[in-house]
Amino acid sequence: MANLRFEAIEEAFKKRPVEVNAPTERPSEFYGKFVFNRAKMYKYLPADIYKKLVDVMDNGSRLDRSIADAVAQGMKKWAEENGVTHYTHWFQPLTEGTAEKHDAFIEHDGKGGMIEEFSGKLLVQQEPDASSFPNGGIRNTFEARGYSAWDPTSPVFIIDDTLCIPTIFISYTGEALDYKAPLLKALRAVNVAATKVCQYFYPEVKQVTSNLGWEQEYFLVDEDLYFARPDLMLTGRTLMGHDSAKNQQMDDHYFGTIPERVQAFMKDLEIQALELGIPCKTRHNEVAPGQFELAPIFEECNLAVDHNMLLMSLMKKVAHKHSFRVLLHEKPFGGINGSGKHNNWSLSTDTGVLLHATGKTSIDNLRFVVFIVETLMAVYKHNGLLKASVMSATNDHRLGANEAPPAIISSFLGKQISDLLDHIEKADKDDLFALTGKTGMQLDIPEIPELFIDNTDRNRTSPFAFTGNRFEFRAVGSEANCASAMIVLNAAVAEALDNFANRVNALIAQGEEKNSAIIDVIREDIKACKPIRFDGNGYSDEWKVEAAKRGLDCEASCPVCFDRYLDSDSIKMFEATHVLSHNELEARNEVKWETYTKKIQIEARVMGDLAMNHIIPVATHYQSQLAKNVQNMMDVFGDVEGKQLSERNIKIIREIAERTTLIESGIEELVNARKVANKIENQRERAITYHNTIAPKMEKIRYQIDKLELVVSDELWTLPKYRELLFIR
Ligand SMILES: NC(=O)CC[C@H](N)C(=O)O
Repeated sequence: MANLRFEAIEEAFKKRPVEVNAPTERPSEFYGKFVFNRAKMYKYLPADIYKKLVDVMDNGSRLDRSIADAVAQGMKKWAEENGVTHYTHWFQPLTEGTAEKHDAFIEHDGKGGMIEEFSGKLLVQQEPDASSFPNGGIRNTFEARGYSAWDPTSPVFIIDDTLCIPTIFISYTGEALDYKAPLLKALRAVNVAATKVCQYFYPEVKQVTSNLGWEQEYFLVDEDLYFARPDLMLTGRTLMGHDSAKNQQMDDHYFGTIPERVQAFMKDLEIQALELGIPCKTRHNEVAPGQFELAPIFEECNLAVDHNMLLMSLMKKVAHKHSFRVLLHEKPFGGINGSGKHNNWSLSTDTGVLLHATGKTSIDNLRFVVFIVETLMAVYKHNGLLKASVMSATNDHRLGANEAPPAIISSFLGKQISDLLDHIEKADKDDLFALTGKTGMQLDIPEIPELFIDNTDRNRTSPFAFTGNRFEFRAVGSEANCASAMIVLNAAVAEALDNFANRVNALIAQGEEKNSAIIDVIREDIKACKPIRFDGNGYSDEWKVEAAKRGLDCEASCPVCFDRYLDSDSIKMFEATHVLSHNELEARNEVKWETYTKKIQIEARVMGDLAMNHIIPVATHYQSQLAKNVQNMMDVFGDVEGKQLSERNIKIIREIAERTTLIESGIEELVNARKVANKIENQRERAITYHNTIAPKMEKIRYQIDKLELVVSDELWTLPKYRELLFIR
């Protein structure tokens, strides 16, 4: 019998790095080649149109429909010069991926021929017949239309022969059916609130931008081996597989020499990403064998999210060219590191101040403290919601082990900042101020160094770590759309800042001096948000007990975590910031629960197939070989001695019988549990049932299969093993 596993291994061994022809220009020259960026807008648009469009992009002013036609003409001209024949609205439905439907530029010319046309109307808005996108019941089938509308703040780009136009995606009745629409609203909310707070310190500030620098971790697996693993193909992770004897124990992969085939892939990917305007900066081997990372320079949050979505699809395409498959699943392999997408988040002003960085003056430092503390307030108040924003059936496997943060949100500040906050909290208020001549009140806080020593050694078990001038939200999963976390974080910080400003203003209205009012409120908040601060080991059992005592959200069940979206505090926050309505939140939760169920459902089905079609047949085949051998031994040596000499084989025969019986009965239970769960109408209840009754059964089956892998002859085993998946490249 041909064994696909060995054929795949043989093919994989033959592979050599694919040659990548780098452009002759410098990266700075081909950067953004396929992006309709400002330089191209300037070149292809009439001057007045360019000015109006830049105003929309920079100042969020309303898009004047009358300029759309001229913009479309300019875009089309540029696109055609690059061989483009089609265009598409490119959006981010609630599927974790992107969606596109290509249309050719052609139209009838009225004389029996064709002309190439692209009107402003088509650029600005379309009505995709998108009834098959997750909508949580917002859109009934008889009202299947959705609208996609151009987001001028994210530039259009070319992929192949297609002009891609980033858009939001909303229902006929105006509810968001995507990630971008609420993200833009959250960014607006934080801009307004943070600008207001900034003006206490710097009256000239007009705008605050939210920035995001994501770090994308991923695995690469040889494509032939991948195709021999139906579980990887269908679920993105290995549902079974015994540990490789050597995996990451030696710490020899992290930052090690990049394997040649991988290096070629990275080079190719980076060139294409740079051409699409994604500012790739860092690449390296990650901790697990077969695991790597790519990180760009931070960008404005909305653009960074689009770039991450674009990069993830580009990775898949480029990997295929190099005969790899990229695994974006958060935990493709048990027992070794999973993949995160650490979100480095910061706020900065139009005057160039990073709001979570210290400065030179005492005013800078007061501003620094305010933004740190109000961020902590947001994270504290909405810690359960923030967790819900990164939770998924897939990330569930990653959180809480192997350098991924636990499923309890807390914030690591490091000793210096912690000491600073403690000092401000405890000091006599009068001590905090020293009247110094004309400069008025001066804040006497200990000098804040520009470089934070203890933050260079990052706490990897902290979900939300301060890293010197920004926060790193480490719990975000590798396959997630960053927008999910960024919507919650920005909206929550907007709420906290608003709240802060209202209290400060109330004190000022009572006649208190501004800085004194700020200090009063900040001292109150330092006390209030204390429970979220934790610099210790997030994996320890003591922390779980302590976190519960502090009232932090310790819920570990993914579908139950989604409930936090519908807490009254969350609804209030989303409505006050105009980010999502109650109706939208309910619909989105329906989608989350349904997605959760489907993922586990697919996994359970794949596991059933593999167990029945691969594992049990192979194990029993081996068992028969052994039985035959025992029989032969008895023929040669007689029953008694023959049996004695076959002791080991008999033991294995018995073990195989026991384990296969358990696997079979386990699968039967799994099928029955699914039948029960599938009858439940309520999406939430069904997801919880899948979590409680189906997922644990799969773990038990896996245990038996992995044990069988150890005893069954390697020659017969059909599924590529961990050592092959992780080390052949
Ligand atoms: N080196 C690292 O930062 C490891 C991070 C880890 N892969 C995670 O899941 O988040």
